[in-house]
Amino acid sequence: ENGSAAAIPIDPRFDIAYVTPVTIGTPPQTLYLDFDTGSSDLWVFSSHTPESQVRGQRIYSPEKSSTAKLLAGHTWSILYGDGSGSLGNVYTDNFTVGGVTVTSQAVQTAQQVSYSFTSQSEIHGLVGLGFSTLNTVFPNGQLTFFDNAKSTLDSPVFTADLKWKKEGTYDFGFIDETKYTGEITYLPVQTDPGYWTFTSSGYAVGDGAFHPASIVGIADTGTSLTYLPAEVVTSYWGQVDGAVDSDYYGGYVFPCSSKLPSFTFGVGPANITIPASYINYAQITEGSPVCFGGLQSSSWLGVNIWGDVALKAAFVVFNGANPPTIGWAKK
Ligand SMILES: CSC[C@H](NC(=O)[C@H](Cc1ccccc1)OC(=O)N1CCC(N)CC1)C(=O)N[C@@H](CC1CCCCC1)[C@@H](O)Cn1ccccc1=O
Repeated sequence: ENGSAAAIPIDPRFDIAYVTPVTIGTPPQTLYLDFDTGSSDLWVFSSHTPESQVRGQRIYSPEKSSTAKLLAGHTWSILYGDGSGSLGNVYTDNFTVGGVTVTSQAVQTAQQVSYSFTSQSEIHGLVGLGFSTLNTVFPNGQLTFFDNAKSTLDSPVFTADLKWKKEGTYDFGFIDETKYTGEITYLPVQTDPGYWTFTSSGYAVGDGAFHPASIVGIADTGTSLTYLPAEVVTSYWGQVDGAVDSDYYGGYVFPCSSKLPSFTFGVGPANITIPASYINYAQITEGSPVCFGGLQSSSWLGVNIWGDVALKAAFVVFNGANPPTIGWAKK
């Protein structure tokens, strides 16, 4: 059956990440996890995480769940693009999101987490919604929550309706027509190596001319910003007074008082426009006159990433049919 769950920004000042309530085990233990279409491990802070590495996060205690089963001899270890990471062992247990239950979901319990996770008390773990081929559990890779839930959903889809500085939703199994306007444009997805990879048909800066281009990138709910080819972001920031690509700050920064253009990207014959306000990501530090851009260069990454700055401008359908496709609609 279908389900719907909140996507809650973890910081009211700027959208660094969104968390969603889930319950694990019997009796149910509630944690708030970061749903990440850019990875495929479901891992949680747990009773196996050293106390020195836990700072306010809720934890999952398998020993308190009558339905938890250790997946003997299995371990996992993951490293993310921002250098954060975690590792540990694996249980299976009941896992519920917005009313959708998987009875023996692989839940990866952390025995180590990097400092950036320890310091982020609002994120109690991740739910990977990439393709299961990316799962890091060894020796047998595990299925994602979505892959396990698919057969019980009316339709093998989930949708992301992320919002700017507001609570949005993830829906599972159905497409809510009230959440978007016009038509959904579906694009083919390249599932190798396992991200939701699609090709954008080009871009425009503000109300300037549309530049046709093939921009291969991934739709990634777990990434805060949007990272695009250097020539694209150079032409964008070239329109902003005082914008510079700063080694010191690690990306494009600009005077907070400067006016920003919107950014439009092509999805097939259609397009999505990211409002300027979404690209004024945040002040470098509280009260600073220097602001950090929400559009950054992907040249250091080796992959273009349509992160939350882009995704929250659209209603996005992750269609897990065979073959998978990704749908984009205005809202
Ligand atoms: C461009 S890959 C950088 C990206 N991590 C970010 O976007 C973090 C997110 C964050 C959230 C909460 C607190 C701190 C940081 O935020 C920044 O890095 N920020 C935001 C704040 C800005 N001032 C600086 C830049 C990233 O590794 N995502 C992965 C999932 C993340 C990991 C960290 C925890 C939250 C979920 C993942 O999907 C990225 N992936 C995508 C494809 C392949 C491998 C891979 O690993």
